[in-house]
Amino acid sequence: MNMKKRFRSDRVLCYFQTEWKVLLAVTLSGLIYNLGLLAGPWFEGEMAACLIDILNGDRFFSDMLALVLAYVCAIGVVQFSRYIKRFYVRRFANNVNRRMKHILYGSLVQKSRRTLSEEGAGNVMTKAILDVDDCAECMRKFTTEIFDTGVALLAYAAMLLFYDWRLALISMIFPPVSYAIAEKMKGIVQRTGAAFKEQSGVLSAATLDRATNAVTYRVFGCEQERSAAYEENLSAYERSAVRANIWNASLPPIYRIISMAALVFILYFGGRNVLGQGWTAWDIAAFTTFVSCFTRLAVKSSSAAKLFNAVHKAQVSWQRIRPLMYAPETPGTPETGAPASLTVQGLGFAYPGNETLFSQVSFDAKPGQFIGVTGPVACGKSSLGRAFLCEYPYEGCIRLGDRELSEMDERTRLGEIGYLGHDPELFNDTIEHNVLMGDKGDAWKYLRLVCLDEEIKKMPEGIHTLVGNGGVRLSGGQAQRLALARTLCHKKPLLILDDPFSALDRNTERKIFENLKTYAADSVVLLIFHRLYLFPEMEQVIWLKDGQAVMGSHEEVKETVPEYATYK
Ligand SMILES: Nc1ncnc2c1ncn2[C@@H]1O[C@H](COP(=O)(O)OP(=O)(O)OP(=O)(O)O)[C@@H](O)[C@H]1O
Repeated sequence: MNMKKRFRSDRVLCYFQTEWKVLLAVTLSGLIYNLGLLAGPWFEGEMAACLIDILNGDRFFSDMLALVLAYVCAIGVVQFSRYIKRFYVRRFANNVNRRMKHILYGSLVQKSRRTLSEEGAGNVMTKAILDVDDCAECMRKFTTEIFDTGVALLAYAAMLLFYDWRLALISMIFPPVSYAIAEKMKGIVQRTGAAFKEQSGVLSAATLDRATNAVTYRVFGCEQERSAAYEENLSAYERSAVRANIWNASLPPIYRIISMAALVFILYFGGRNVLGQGWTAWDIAAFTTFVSCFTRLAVKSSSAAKLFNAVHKAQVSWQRIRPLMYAPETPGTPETGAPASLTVQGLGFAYPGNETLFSQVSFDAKPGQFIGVTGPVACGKSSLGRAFLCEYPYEGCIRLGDRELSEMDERTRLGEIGYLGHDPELFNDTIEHNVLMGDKGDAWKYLRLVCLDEEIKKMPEGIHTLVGNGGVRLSGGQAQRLALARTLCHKKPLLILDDPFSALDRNTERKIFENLKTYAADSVVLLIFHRLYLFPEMEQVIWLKDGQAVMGSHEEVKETVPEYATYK
């Protein structure tokens, strides 16, 4: 079954379909508003004629009052329906924005760590916030302009043709010129927009780095240097923002001036019409109506050109977020696999473009067996653990039961492997939620396994204590054990624990190890470790150094590798 329901870019219209109720409200209020707009020029023409009558008549005050009242009422109705229409258009845009972000976040959380880290936090943040905002804003403008511009433009054009078709044709040459120019300027608007988005991503990453490492920079006295580097990013961001905004903001007035240029002809030929020397005989009301109608048409058509700019800008954003705009089916919790033996044969690994880190690692392990992995710093211990996550291709084979890991689909693999890396990856929620991760169950059981229960009982909020982003409100050892409790709460047939006790004292470490042996009796556990005093209790040991792997029992490796024997 196809796990992903592809979000088709050629079906942006589906948003319009799903928001049909809001759009119905937009249509109704838009129609009233447009009727008001269309009646506007005629009304103004008639008012101009009335004004002349009033100035020549003898009931100046009462007639003037009636005229002003009629004008205020007409404006009131039009503006009220405009307000209602705008309200619903905004609501439509907000709903679309929320849905797009929901889809985008949904697909982001399913990306591998590797993809996310390659993309960079800043770029991900820009996509998730700015790019979605630009797309939703374009849809808002588009919806607004369909009513404000599309309908009105047609009606104004019809009115102009009705009053004097020759003059109407001359005047209407100008607005399309502004569209053509807008289309020509598309390239530069898109280029500067894309550069701005990229710079915005760089600045977000720099801001994140500054906030996360603020203390380190202060302690090492490199605040000034970092501030200067940040200032550089800020200046580059400002420059790209100015460039993008100049093209965005300076073009619409030019489009308007071009559209309005036809007024010169209207004043000349319209004046001749009023004097009875032109193509059609006009009174002053017809002249005012024509001028007013054309002015509105020109304003509206420059709005259409402005809309082109917004569309070009949104196209850039859409290209950036398009790969993320699919709606993954709610995956739920992956089904935990049954206990199974692990067979590793001739395993080798290299990061793309780098030399082989290790090769020819072979061992077998049954459920309940512990494999200790050790070796000098940077020999590839963590990389050996991560090879099981299949983020990068490996050589040889890793079989769990009779299935090759790299051939499993990702969801199945998630149900087979539990991984705890160096970073505890705690999120800003309660201790309980950090353990259960949305599952139901008794978090205390797992906190007891990792010897954290007593400390938590002493906290004023107990298990409901908020741990802060990344667990900043916990000590290093507490954060490490909380992350281990979470891994154990979601136990899998293969558990990879990368240095899970590095921040603990020996006593606690031993207690947890004993608990682990009992609790994980039906899992294969790969324990990456620096200190060796627990290794005699492991079923097998892997010693890594200089790309070579030595495997066997603790005693066997001790005999083969003198350096291993000297490890404490
Ligand atoms: N994502 C990566 N891309 C490229 N090289 C990497 C990557 N991660 C690690 N390395 C390199 O692989 C080598 C082994 O790193 P690894 O983290 O596996 O070592 P380790 O034995 O776990 O180290 P330590 O004992 O310090 O925890 C290092 O030289 C490191 O620079």
